[in-house]
Amino acid sequence: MTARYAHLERSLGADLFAQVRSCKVLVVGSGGIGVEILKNLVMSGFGDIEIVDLDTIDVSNLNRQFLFRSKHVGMSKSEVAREVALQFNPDAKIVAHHGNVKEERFGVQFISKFDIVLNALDNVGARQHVNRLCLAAKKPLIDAGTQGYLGQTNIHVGRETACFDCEPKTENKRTFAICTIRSTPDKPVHCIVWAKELFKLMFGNAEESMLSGTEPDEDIADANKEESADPDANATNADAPSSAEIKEDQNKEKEIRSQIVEAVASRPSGDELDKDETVRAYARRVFDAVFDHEIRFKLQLRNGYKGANKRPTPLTFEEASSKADEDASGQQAGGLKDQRIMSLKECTDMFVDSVVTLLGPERRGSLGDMVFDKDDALTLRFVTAASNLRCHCFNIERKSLWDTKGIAGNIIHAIATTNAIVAGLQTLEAIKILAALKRVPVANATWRAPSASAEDTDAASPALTANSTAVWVAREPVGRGYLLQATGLPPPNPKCFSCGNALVTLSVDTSKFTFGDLIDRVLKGRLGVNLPSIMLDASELYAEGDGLDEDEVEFFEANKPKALADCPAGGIKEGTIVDVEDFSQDMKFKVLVHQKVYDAEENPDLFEVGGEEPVAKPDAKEDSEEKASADKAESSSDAPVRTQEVEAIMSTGKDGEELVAVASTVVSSSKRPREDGEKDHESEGSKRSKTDDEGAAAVVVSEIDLAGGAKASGDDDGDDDDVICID
Ligand SMILES: Nc1ncnc2c1ncn2[C@@H]1O[C@H](COP(=O)(O)OP(=O)(O)OP(=O)(O)O)[C@@H](O)[C@H]1O
Ligand SMILES: [Zn+2]
Repeated sequence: MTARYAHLERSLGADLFAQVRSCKVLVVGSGGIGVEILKNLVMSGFGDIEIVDLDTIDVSNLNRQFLFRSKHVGMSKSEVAREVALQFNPDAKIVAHHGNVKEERFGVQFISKFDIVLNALDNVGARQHVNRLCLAAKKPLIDAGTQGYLGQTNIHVGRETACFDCEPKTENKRTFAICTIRSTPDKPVHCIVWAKELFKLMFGNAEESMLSGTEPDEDIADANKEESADPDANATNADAPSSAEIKEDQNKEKEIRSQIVEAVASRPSGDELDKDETVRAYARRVFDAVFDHEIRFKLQLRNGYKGANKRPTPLTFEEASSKADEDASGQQAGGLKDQRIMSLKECTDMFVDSVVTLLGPERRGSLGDMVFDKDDALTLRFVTAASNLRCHCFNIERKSLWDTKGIAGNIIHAIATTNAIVAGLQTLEAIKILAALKRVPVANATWRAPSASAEDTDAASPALTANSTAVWVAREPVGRGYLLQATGLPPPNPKCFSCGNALVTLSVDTSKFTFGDLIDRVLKGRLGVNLPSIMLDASELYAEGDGLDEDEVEFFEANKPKALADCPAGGIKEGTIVDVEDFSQDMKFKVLVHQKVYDAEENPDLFEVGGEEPVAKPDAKEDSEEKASADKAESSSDAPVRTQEVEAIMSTGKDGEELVAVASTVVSSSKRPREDGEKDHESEGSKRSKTDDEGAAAVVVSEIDLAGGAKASGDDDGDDDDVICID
């Protein structure tokens, strides 16, 4: 044994250390948590590691993803992480994969070759996917997520402990009425959401932008409602507008909306796009339409901006361009460039310049398909400039690029220390699991690995996780005054459709909800299915993936716009059971559909998964077995939580300093006290809250879900496609 490893061997004991050297570990994700894990693994002697990441290095990663330097910007995260980690320990064998873990090549067969899998991902969809691969391959998964100062690690082992899906991941949302966004903003976030909609209108899928419609806003429409509901009151109130006047206002409102849409549509095309002056004139036309004309015009309407706290002020291009020196108020002396509040002139220049670049030769190819991405500096500049200009009009404080990025991407900025803590904990858990898996004794530990037996070591057994802990990283000391709280691992949830083989109930209005929505919003968006096949009785209604012929694809695509009830094979209605299978996740389950009509205001999703009533599974035998195991599991979950002396793992104190530092803070465990109704690490801002005006229309902004550790919008990048507009 080389001197490099002497301390590790003394700490872990020769047998366990030999296992550490030879076991195969997969790390999924090479971002904030992943690079920390990789460093910990190589420093702890792990000798056979593979790492998967789909992304390339962005400048914004450099502040915390310490393996990366500015020279690496644009390069593959997994490959650079490998290269730099090898400098810490050239003995390690590291294989880097640049790709999406959902790709076929990383399927169950790939996962099967590893002893342990560590998740270091930032979105629920990918974490669900890896969870299912690990369930299928019977491999222990050590998962983690952080949200600012808060963090959590969790261990999922086969069907012996709760899997990642056992606790349903709810989408945490903030809801804004559409009229708040379009007419009566009073917070920066309202203007930022509006600016993202303007971006969509100008460069993305315009039809999906809430600014594309020409219908009048709530304030105008409401006046109409009030008037028609109480004609007598109107007759006696001389100031009340007549229905003819209201109609007139509504038409004017429509007119100004059309003008905005027209201004946006007046985009130069062909050779015109290469003329700087022409493109700048276009940017100015849009500027005039949205920051000046709309406001000026609407102020003249009887009910224009009636609901606004303060009446807005139109902003002319000349005025904005001349205000270079004002508003340094928010500027912190010596602050970073991106963290200062820009002047109106800077915002105006940034607005025009970003339009020019977005229509420039490099970007114009994706016109109509562009999507705002908080990590794309150009789209962020557009949204920051536009939202600040609107903030000015509505007397709302402006925000820096940095703050706008946080609000627009619904992110809580990551903290390197929290990432380092959870990565340290994951590494410790990997060692504990390994000891149990390989049934090797651990030197100096107060806990013991299970003794060897003739049992199949591949099958998960309760003993495998007897010493494992889920750990919560808190911001303030909790329990006995520690920042880390360890708990035992919960048993599987018998109602989990991933590991419990349970029936999923879906309540939905089958006469309106489309089959395409079932695929995209329910199966992929909510349940994390990767490549769904859908069967109704013996008919295949849908499938994805390779090997489909043209006729099949045509038939499947033709089903998508149909309402569920109108689907082939008798339709999907109350009581229908649909079979869903995902070969890429080696998972199948049944969905029982219930007919239910939702009010968009109360449930903007227009569907619910789960349901109050427990639904019996079709197979009665399996059902009773499941119940018996659930009862058993439930009773064990009531047992007092074990005390975990995690620091004992490295009690000689001669191993990696960082691991010891982490271990020494995890002293004992008790069940983390939860307040009524509290979700795992749900942050204040992530609780669903309705704004003051609970109008018929709503905008829903998905937020970060720490239990999921990521933005819960369901898309893989997890960021930006998260504003849902509901009329
Ligand atoms: N499906 C996936 N397959 C492979 N890697 C993934 C997948 N989804 C996410 N990742 C990777 O997981 C990592 C998560 O790291 P992190 O949370 O630090 O995010 P980031 O993208 O690096 O930073 P930020 O989102 O804050 O800009 C990222 O490097 C991301 O590319
Ligand atoms: Zn489960």
